[in-house]
Amino acid sequence: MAAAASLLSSSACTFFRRRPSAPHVSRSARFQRFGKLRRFSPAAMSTASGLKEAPANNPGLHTEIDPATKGYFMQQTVLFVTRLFRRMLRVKDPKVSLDFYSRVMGMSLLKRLDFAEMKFSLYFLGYEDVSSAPADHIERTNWTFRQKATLELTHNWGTESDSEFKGYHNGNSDPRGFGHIGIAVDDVYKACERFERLGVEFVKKPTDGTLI
Ligand SMILES: C[C@@H](O)C(=O)SC[C@H](NC(=O)CC[C@H](N)C(=O)O)C(=O)NCC(=O)O
Ligand SMILES: [Zn+2]
Repeated sequence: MAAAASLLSSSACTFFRRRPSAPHVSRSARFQRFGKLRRFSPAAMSTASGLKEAPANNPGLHTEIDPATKGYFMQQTVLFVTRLFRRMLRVKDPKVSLDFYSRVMGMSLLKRLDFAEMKFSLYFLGYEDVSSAPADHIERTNWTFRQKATLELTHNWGTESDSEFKGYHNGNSDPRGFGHIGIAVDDVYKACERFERLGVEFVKKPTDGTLI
């Protein structure tokens, strides 16, 4: 029986919630914005050397998926977009986050999009078998956007080395906007014992009584 284990907050995860001061951008405006981005940012589809999603191009990414994570799947995602379940988190350092989501959570990098003009990159992660993903960038992007549940990490270039930038609000302190993402596992106690062995910092363990 799969038990959803709420995602553990760790130094790798920088959960965010919309800043109260941030202007609300409607979903259609966001997609128009992304459409414009995609039109004049061939860099999003280009590749420096070989497959953009290759580990050599993504420090922190592990592609040897730990057999202990076999059977994990994205079960609770908060945002419902055009029949796809996608969750976008802004992250301070993609190297740290890719390491967490691949080595600890067993996810694969489905697609990376770079927007040099706007100085940000998007990393789409999930539990799909990427060995069957198309090699062509446009086809791989379309393949990625057809997957049922993906985690989209947004990296605004430079945050990883900005000593002034302390990271995005992670929802673990008031005012708590962001809550969690649920990853379904076969045995939540076994999964958490492994997370503990891997040094993951827990916000709440399954044995810590009621929900926060
Ligand atoms: C590809 C598609 O899934 C997107 O969501 S792109 C949406 C777009 N993202 C950005 O502009 C990333 C960089 C920006 N500085 C940021 O941190 O968001 C966007 O509309 N983002 C705003 C949002 O609230 O999602
Ligand atoms: Zn998105």
